[in-house]
Amino acid sequence: MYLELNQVKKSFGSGENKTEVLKGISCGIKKGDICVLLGPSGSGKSTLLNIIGGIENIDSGSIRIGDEQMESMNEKQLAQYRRKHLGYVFQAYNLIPNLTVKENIEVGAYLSKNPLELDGLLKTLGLWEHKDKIPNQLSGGQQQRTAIGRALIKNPDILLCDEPTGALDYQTSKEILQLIEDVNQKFGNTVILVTHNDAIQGMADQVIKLRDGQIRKCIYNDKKQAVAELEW
Ligand SMILES: Nc1ncnc2c1ncn2[C@@H]1O[C@H](COP(=O)(O)OP(=O)(O)OP(=O)(O)O)[C@@H](O)[C@H]1O
Repeated sequence: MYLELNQVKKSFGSGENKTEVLKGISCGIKKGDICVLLGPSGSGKSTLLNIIGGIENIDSGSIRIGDEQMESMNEKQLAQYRRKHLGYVFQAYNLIPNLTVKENIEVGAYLSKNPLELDGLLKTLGLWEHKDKIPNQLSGGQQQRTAIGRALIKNPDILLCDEPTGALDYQTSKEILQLIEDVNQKFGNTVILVTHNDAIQGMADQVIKLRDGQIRKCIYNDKKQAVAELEW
């Protein structure tokens, strides 16, 4: 396994207000796989993603990525880990409003040792003809493509996507999922995708279902569907 979590626990608050959000999560994710994380609201999906993303600390347990142990990293090492391994795509695209599409994506290449070539990426993303527009001149789908481009340009080992289609209509959601499938095949990034949408699990190599901070099911898909076949 490329990414391995062992008995990961996390709570928020203290004393009477303490809530245990992750109650001992153990799972592994293979390099290059698409892993879909499903579960009801409040089950801990985003918290788990933020932990893998090095944004939240854990209370106990361990996380290994490649041959590095995350829980023993200090702030500086964590920052390096994020820079080296991770691309993050949020539901709210978080683009910089006064920068063009091209510039927003370039921001993601900052400090990367082996960034992807920008023009080629703009074409893969279907953004070539929009590259000089600023975010408020774009549709939601184009903004999300830009956000994915910003996460991808540094060619991260792991692409973390938190509800990347949550704010998009059916057709645009499918285009974005198609793009995620294409880049996974083209660049071999490991993808971890959080969603409420059950249908999206069809495109996954691995599906992890959370409930109340625990893994309810972990399934490997032997009949993985192409995004084009997904319907909801
Ligand atoms: N920083 C925080 N401080 C306190 N509680 C938090 C914090 N972050 C998350 N929580 C709580 O942890 C629980 C799990 O939240 P999380 O966002 O991980 O769930 P989720 O499965 O991603 O939900 P959703 O699908 O609604 O986004 C929730 O009850 C939430 O209120």
